[in-house]
Amino acid sequence: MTELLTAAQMRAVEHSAIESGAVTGLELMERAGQGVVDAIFAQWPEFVGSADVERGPAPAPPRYLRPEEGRTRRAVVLCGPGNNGGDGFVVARLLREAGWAVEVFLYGDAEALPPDARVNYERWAEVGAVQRLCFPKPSEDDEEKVSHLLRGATTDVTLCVDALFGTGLTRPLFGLKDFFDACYLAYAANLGDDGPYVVAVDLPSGLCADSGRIIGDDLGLAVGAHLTVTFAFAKHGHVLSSGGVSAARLVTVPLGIDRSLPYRVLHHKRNENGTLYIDHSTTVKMAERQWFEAGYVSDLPWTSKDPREASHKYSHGHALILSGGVGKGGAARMAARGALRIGAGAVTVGCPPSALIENAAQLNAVMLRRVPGADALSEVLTDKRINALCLGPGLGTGAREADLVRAALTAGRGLVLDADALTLLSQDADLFALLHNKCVLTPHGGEFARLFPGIAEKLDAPALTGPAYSKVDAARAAAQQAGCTVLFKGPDTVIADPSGRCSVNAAVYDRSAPWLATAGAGDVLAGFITGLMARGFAPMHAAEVGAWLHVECARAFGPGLIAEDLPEALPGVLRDLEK
Ligand SMILES: NC(=O)C1=CN([C@@H]2O[C@H](COP(=O)(O)OP(=O)(O)OC[C@H]3O[C@@H](n4cnc5c(N)ncnc54)[C@H](O)[C@@H]3O)[C@@H](O)[C@H]2O)[C@@H](O)CC1
Ligand SMILES: [K+]
Repeated sequence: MTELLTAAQMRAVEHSAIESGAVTGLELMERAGQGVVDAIFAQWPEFVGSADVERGPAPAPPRYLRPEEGRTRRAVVLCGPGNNGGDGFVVARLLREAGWAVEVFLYGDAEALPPDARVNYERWAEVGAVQRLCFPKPSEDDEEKVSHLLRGATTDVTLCVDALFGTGLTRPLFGLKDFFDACYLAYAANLGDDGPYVVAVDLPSGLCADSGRIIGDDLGLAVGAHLTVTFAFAKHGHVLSSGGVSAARLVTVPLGIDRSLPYRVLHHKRNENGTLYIDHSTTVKMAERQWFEAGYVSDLPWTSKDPREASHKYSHGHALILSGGVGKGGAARMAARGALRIGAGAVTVGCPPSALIENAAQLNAVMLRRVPGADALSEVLTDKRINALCLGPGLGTGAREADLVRAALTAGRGLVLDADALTLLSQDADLFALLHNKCVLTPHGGEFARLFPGIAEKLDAPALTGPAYSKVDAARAAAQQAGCTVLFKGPDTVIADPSGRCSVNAAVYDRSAPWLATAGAGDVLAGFITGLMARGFAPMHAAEVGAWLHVECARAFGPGLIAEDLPEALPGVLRDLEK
């Protein structure tokens, strides 16, 4: 699990590190610039050894500083008016020391640069020129000059470093549209050897660090970088919304800030009276492999070596998945298989009598019950061993199904509500009011908008200023409104509970699995979560682990995946985790 920060949290971490006397702002900026240069050379080893034709190598340089081949590579560094620009001046200086020919542009007023950025501007100015771009509105000439440098075939620039704006962007960028278009084209076309690589310092400029949305997204700006290098912690905006597709790769370089320090800063805040209080709601986590390595393995059901725990199938819970009528049972059957594979001791599909034969023909390890309506469901639920339910996949949206959802909600058990059940909830305020803290809602964007129209409207409104309203904000508000866990799907799946706890299961960068967008994948996810709840996982934890494993299964299978493959990929994923 990786901690994701907001821009304000990152500033607090930085201030606290500086105030503690452990490091100066200038040192942090130097480390940031050095981190960017290191990441560039790690990403493109072929850049290693560019010759410094004018100056010769520095004394005892690292490997990439040594001259090779006698070639000079060319870089363009675009520096903005704040500390992101300051990082850019450091990168420019270090690239020059590594033998690169570097052109530096300043979009801002040198006299108004913040102190550390100003120092690095001056350090650069001692060795190189700075070309000014009209600020705040670049001239047409400026736009043409900058974007020309990026047009692959017509330039010998190898690298474009975007140090215009980072976490401080709060207003739309009205100028430099041509530049952004050129950056995006270079990125999208992956021009490689024919054109410049774009490296974003901290964030691709234009992106809101908190929401991952492009500030002023109605301006038609698109941002893109081959590599983003961020500092100390990834930010929400790196994985949410456009942020997750704004760069091919994200590298986080440590700044040497003690990890214990940020945690104290993160969780302790002062209110207006200056009183210190603990703010748990500031923790946002991104699920990834380290999550399990960091201790969650002991929570997973499959790792138990205790023979008493494995003694009886019902000690591993019993999940009930309700299916729709004849010809509509596929979704529930896939959810049931997911629940069984993920470790529920027993799984039963409940269906209308007319669908019994169809289901019986297709189910083996999964059991089958007649559930004609709500009364029958209440009768089935007198069996207290049934501890988790799933309603929605292929269920239908008629009066019978609304009654089933009501009966399931009043039973007070672990309950995953997906697909048709979400439609029913959005149509009936009384039903919505029955939601309780053992429920998990799993809406995609359309379902979310029907369930939470006011919240969706805020999320869909153009992001005109930063920090913009984010999917994290939306999921948290929805969880509070519903009084239960909400898993808001997407490549940036956000999971929140009413306490404000929030996780992002980001299937982006090297964890992306676009083939997961396939019919029925959501049904399997609902089944995974239900199975985990049957095993005794709390709703939030079940949603987090289920979503994480869902993506891992898709990644393990690869392209060509169909929903049925997901439960079958699970044993391999679990085996790998145990290794
Ligand atoms: N927080 C940290 O620990 C560190 C931060 N560093 C760098 O500092 C950056 C943040 O620096 P700043 O806070 O100075 O912010 P930026 O450099 O991102 O932005 C500079 C300033 O531009 C102004 N601005 C915002 N939107 C604008 C617009 N549309 N047009 C014109 N001006 C606009 C704002 O007043 C903002 O403060 C980070 O992204 C990172 O690159 C690094 O130097 C190392 C350490
Ligand atoms: K940037």
